[in-house]
Amino acid sequence: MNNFTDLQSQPPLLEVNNLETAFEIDGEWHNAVDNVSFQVKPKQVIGVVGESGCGKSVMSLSIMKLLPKGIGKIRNGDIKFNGINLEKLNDKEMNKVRGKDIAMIFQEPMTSLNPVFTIGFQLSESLHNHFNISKKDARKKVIHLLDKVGISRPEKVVDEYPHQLSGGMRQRVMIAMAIACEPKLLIADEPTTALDVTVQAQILELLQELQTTNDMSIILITHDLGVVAESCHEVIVMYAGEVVEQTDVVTLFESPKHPYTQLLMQSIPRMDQEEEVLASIEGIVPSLKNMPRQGCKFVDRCPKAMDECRSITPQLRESSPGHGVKCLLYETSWEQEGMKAK
Ligand SMILES: Nc1ncnc2c1ncn2[C@@H]1O[C@H](COP(=O)(O)OP(=O)(O)OP(=O)(O)O)[C@@H](O)[C@H]1O
Repeated sequence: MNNFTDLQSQPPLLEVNNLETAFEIDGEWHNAVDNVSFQVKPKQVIGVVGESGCGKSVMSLSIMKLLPKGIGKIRNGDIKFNGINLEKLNDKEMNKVRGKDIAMIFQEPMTSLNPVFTIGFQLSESLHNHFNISKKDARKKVIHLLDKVGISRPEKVVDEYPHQLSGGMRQRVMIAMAIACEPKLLIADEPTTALDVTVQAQILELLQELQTTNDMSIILITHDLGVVAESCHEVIVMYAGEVVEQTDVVTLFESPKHPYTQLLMQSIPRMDQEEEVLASIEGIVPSLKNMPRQGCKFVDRCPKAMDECRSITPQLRESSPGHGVKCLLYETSWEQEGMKAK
C-alpha cells in the first residue's frame, strides 16, 4: 500500500462534489445519496462503509452513470474524473470511460457473467470494445490476465463456462475483466460478501496486489469495517445517504467519533474473542420515504441522542484536521445559538 501522506499532496483522480442522487417514488423524488463529497487520489484505496440501504451502491452507480433511466437521477452536484465533468459526457463518451478508465466489480459475479459464453469469450469482448486487437492476441492476453488474478491452469479455464468455476474463481474472473483495460479507478462493490472467509481474504489480497502493480485507485464498498482496516487508506462512513464520518483509516480506528461508526466498530469480529459476541445496531436504516426531513437521520437508533438531535440538522465538520464528523456532539455552534436566544 502507498504511504498516506504521499497521496495527500497529489491532485485528485476522482472528485465527487455535493452529490445528490434521487429516486422517484409515488411521484416524489427522494435522495438516496444526499450531499456527498469526497476525493480519490491516484493509487489511493478508499473504503465506503455502512449498512445495507445507506446509499453505497447508488453512489457508485452515479459515478458510472448507470442509474436506472427514468427512475433515478443525479439532481445536484458533480463528478469529475481527471478534471472532466462526467455529467457532460454523452453515452458514447461515457462508454469509453467505463471499463477503460473506471471499472466496476459487483458482489455476485454470477449475475455479471453470461452463463452461455466461455470465460475467454467474455473477457476478450471487453478487450475488443476498447482496443483494436486480433483474436489470437486477445486470447493470449486473456490467458495472461487469468494468470495474473491467480487462476491456475488459465489455458484450460479460458474455454470453460462460468458454472464450471467456484465462487472465488468467478470473482477472480470478474476482477480480470475489470482490470483488462488497466483502468485507473476500480469500484469494487462488496466484492467479497458472497464468498467464504478464506476466499474473501485471498480476493482482498489480490485487489491490494493489483492496486500496487497497476497503479490503480480503488473505491472499496463494504458493510464490513474489518475489510476496511485491512485494505484502505481513507474511509467514508455512510448512513442514510449521507457521509457521517470521513478520515484516514488509522484515525478512524483509533478514535471513531460518530456514534454510528462506534457501533459499527463493535460489530467487527475480533480474533481475541473466544465466541463471536457481535453487537448489532438496533433498528434499520429508514427507507427513502420515511427519511427524517429535519435533524439527524440516525437519531432513532443512536444511544447518545439528545433532544436537539431531532430538530437541528448536524453539519459535516472537521473535529480535527482531515477528520470530518456529522454529529451534534461535536458541534458547539448550536449550543451557542441556544445560549444567545436565552
Ligand atoms: N431503483 C431504485 N428505486 C428506488 N429506490 C432505490 C433504488 N435503488 C436503490 N434504492 C434505495 O436507495 C437507498 C440506497 O440504496 P443502496 O442500494 O445504495 O444501499 P447500499 O448501501 O448499497 O445497500 P446494499 O449494501 O444492500 O447494496 C435505499 O433506500 C434503497 O431502497
